[in-house]
Amino acid sequence: TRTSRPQRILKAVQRKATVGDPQSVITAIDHFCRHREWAMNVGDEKGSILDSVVSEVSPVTVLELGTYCGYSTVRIARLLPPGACVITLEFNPDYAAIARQVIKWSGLEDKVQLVEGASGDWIPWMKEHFGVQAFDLVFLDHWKERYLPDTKLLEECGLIQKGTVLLADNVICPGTPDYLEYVRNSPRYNSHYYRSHLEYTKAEDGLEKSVFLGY
Ligand SMILES: O=C(NC/C=C/[C@H]1O[C@@H](n2cnc3cncnc32)[C@H](O)[C@@H]1O)c1cc([N+](=O)[O-])cc(O)c1O
Ligand SMILES: [Mg+2]
Repeated sequence: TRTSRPQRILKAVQRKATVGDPQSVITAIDHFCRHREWAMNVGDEKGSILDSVVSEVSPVTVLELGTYCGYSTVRIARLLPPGACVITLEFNPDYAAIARQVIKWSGLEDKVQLVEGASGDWIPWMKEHFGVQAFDLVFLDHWKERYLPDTKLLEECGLIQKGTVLLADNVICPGTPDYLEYVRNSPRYNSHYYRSHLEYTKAEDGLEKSVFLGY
């Protein structure tokens, strides 16, 4: 049978990127997705905004929801100082297997903890299993109807504390209306919309950054 798109993305990385060079991995995926096959990576334009938020927050512990091929995992991990790490959740075993290889090719495996499983199942175990007190940054890029329930679950589990930054992809396209309404109307979040474009296209999309103000 034909290879899968994630397998073709990994092949593009192995052909075009240099082992141990995260930027070359990012460039290889963006080139493949812009000129060969579109894929739902956050991409270079929104990726630059992601980079600026990671640099601004300089997080010690990051949670990423929805690894897919590991493109944004590599973007985030490459900016983390020694001792900081990103825990990324992915429930599709095929995608997780590809992402592990992409992360390994970039040489960032020491800064990444890829957990195979569903966010709803794993979030309640984060403190116990990973010794996480609270996340400094959460990047939401998984199923769009999971953004709100998982945010509420993170709050209930005490994994979002004063100063935690939530950064959500696709708040316009495909759109996350219930999540957006929640963070924009809640007195406990300070929200800002970074207008951009859907990866590799001219359609509007953007990232929503929401800072938790505490209870
Ligand atoms: O649908 C989109 N993203 C969904 C991403 C889903 C990814 O997160 C995982 N996942 C899902 N719930 C999970 C729960 N727990 C763990 N992994 C999970 C899925 O196995 C997949 O790897 C999307 C779509 C477009 N688009 O233009 O159509 C553009 C984008 O940027 C997108 O992010
Ligand atoms: Mg996305």
